[in-house]
Amino acid sequence: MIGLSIVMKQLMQEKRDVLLSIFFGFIAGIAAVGLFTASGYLISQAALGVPIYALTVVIAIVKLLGFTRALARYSERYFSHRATFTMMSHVRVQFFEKLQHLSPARIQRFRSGDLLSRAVSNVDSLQNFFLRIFYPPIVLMLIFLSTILFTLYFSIWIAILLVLGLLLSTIVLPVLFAKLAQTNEQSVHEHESQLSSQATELLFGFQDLKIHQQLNQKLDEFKESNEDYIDTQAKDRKHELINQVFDGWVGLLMAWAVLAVGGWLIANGQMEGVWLAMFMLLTLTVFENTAPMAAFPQHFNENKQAANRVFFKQDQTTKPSQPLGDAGAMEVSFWNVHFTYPEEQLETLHDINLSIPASQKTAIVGASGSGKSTLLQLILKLEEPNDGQLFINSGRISEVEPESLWKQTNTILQDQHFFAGTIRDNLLSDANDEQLTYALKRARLEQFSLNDAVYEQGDNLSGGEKQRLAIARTFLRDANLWLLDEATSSLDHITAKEVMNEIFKDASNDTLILVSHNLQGLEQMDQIIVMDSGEVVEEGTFDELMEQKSFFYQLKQIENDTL
Ligand SMILES: Nc1ncnc2c1ncn2[C@@H]1O[C@H](COP(=O)(O)OP(=O)(O)OP(=O)(O)O)[C@@H](O)[C@H]1O
Repeated sequence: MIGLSIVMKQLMQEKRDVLLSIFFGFIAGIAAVGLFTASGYLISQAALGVPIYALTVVIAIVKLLGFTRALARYSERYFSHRATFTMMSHVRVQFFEKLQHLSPARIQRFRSGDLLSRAVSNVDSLQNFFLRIFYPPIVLMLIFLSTILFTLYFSIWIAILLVLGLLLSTIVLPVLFAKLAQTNEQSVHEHESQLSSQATELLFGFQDLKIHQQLNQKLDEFKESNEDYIDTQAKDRKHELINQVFDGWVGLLMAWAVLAVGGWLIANGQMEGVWLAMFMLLTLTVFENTAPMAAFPQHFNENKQAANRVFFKQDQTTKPSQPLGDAGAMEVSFWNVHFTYPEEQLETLHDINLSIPASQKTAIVGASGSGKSTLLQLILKLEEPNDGQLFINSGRISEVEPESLWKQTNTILQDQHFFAGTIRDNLLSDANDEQLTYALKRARLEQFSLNDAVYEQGDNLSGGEKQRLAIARTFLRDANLWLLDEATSSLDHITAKEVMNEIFKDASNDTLILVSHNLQGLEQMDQIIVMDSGEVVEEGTFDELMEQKSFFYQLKQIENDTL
């Protein structure tokens, strides 16, 4: 219910429209009841041969009520939809604000299709919250209350019948059908999220699936999920329709009951015959208003689930943090750091103790999967250690505001994202064209112009071009800490060397951490850290490590042998 209470809060920002919708909804409903009640009376009087001039007032009332009903219905729709769309815009903004405050690592744990389904379909289904859940029951109760009070003046028995009918159609039937439909409703959103995730994976992985001849199998799985989704939706709709049919029957049943009780009252002289047609039409009309209650349980459950998916629980507590300030060249250290990825059993980093001095150039090397990139994730606060502490310039990283840290960091991770647009858009900088072109030149991308197109995910760029575009981004930033994870792994030796020289020129006074498989050119580094199976196994300068003839030396020998 937490999700729905947030939606409710958003709705309450539109109190005026909410109250006007209820007011006009009530006027439209009660005008309809009045219109048919007066018509019933008119028909009976006309049948009894009362001259037309004696009925002028009633005829005028019927006309007035018809006009009032139309006007009030229009106003009700206008205000209720205005309240809904304004509420929806608040909900959308809040959803994206929630995402904005998540760490990038936490966002990546969502499947992209699932996130899409939350952002579009779940948010959209919340438009029913006001239109079908919140105000129809209030309007219904007001209309019934007024009608029952009016009926009481004529007959307590007919009033009792109306109360019984009201209980039957608004409580007994919806509760009964809600119980029957419960198991199905649970899975509509789950199926939708699964389908959306499969669709995005099919699109992103289309080429690989084709090459590996797995496309048909994936398409079959997709079709199966699609059929399951349609099936659950159909079941859901069927429950709603059956409920509506039963609800309609209650109205008819009540009209018959009123006819029978009215006949009995007239026979016993407790009511005048002229009122009978009036109560018949009154009953039929007032029960028309219960129709939205048929779908109430479905909409309520659907909205509860949608709201919980939109306003999902944030399992990370945001700790108070301070901006980093202009920290200059940064010293980074790890004290007894242990780390395990969420939902993993095995520890990824064990008892890491490291010092990366300010302004120095440090290389982190080691076998694939030894935990090198994970060290960078911790420095960037994309993940948090389970035990131990990381420090920047002797302040705890855990107390540093992540945005201020990222602002002072020049980062190239293994996976960079490229957006559909132009090279200019993908440089992610406000610098002028001259500066942008110079950055491209330094990254050895002079063959591109700023207006050249980039496809979604950089699909029209080679691996090396993507890396150089990411490097060009760093030349446009003014940051003191460089974190480079295999930044030139797709470049040929000569280009890699040229680009690294440009990076070293920019980073001459900065702290630079380079993660690499490649053991070439490490002589120029101030420090080399060797990782193995989540542990630091060696550290020192190139010459020191070569002299020790231990782990690094052996790696170097293997590399020399394979070159
Ligand atoms: N998001 C993640 N969730 C769970 N486990 C992960 C995640 N990222 C990495 N791992 C695991 O953590 C371990 C260390 O990974 P990491 O990427 O830090 O290694 P690496 O030394 O940088 O490897 P490589 O040189 O291949 O990039 C690996 O066993 C990997 O499977």
